[in-house]
Amino acid sequence: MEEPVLKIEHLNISFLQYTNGMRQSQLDVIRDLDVEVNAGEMVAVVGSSGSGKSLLAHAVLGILPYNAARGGRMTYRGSELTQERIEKLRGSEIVMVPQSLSYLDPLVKIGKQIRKGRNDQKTVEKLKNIFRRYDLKEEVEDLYPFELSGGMNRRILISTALIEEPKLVIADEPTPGLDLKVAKRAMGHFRELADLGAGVLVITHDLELALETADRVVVFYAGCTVEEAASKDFIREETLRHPYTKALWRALPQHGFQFIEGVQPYVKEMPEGCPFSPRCGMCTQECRSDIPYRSLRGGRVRCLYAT
Ligand SMILES: Nc1ncnc2c1ncn2[C@@H]1O[C@H](COP(=O)(O)OP(=O)(O)OP(=O)(O)O)[C@@H](O)[C@H]1O
Ligand code: NI
Repeated sequence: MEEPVLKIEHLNISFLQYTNGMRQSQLDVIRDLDVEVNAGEMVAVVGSSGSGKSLLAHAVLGILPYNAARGGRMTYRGSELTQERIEKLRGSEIVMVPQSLSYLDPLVKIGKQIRKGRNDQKTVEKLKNIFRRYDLKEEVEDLYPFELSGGMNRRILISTALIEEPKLVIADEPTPGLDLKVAKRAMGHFRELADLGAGVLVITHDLELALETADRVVVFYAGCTVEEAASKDFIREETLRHPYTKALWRALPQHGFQFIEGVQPYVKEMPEGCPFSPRCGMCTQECRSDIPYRSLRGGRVRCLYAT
């Protein structure tokens, strides 16, 4: 079988922080993440705010902040993704659609920014096509980011990735501020990139939107991967594995918006063992130990009691 485009095993990320002047403390923000993306596949990563989704994207792109330490293994097409290698591939083979609009250069005109300074016929044609797809007028090329609305700038960020012929696309919350129609179209374009053979990892809050286009869904909770499921597993609650994923399912509009009590634990107040245990109805003493991430019914789950 072909090697996965991206394979992440036991990723952990911590930050060194100085508190009370000189005292140093370590914040273990990501504790154990596993994600795999194959060529031709679109994988969605879902999780609530602060679960570590953007840090995952930044780790892959080699742009973690200086006070971050990373452990675990990341491989790209079969060999280790080192900082040196990512710097070579970033922007061409591996592209990111960042979460923040601040990644746009305020001093460079939109057209030049998307074409990355290239002026060859192919790039110019491609840009025209992309603009047509996103209802962006040709004049926009000559404008600066501050002259556009947030939604338009969001489409510019997506265009910057689409103009390449990437083998791996990491899109971090690509759709906020876009109306549903444009958001769906953007997800459709990521789907197309996957159908053309790229591996696509889309990070999103929007499980509903993800389920329409992605092949697989990976669920993060408090810095751990708790489940990996096929999108079709979300048709019924019984085919899902982890209690948190089931809770997400019940919170979907079509299942009556049933939200569970409580919030995701803060890094400094992480419970021993399973991070979901304080909110889980099935929790026992056993859940206070390290819970392995195991294969189950074609997916994976980090729960002792999932069957
Ligand atoms: N430079 C940093 N120093 C310390 N902690 C950080 C730093 N950057 C991020 N964090 C913490 O890491 C955690 C995960 O952040 P991350 O941005 O990856 O979350 P996220 O899942 O992308 O959230 P959102 O959905 O809001 O974008 C958060 O609790 C955040 O406070
Ligand atoms: Ni984020």
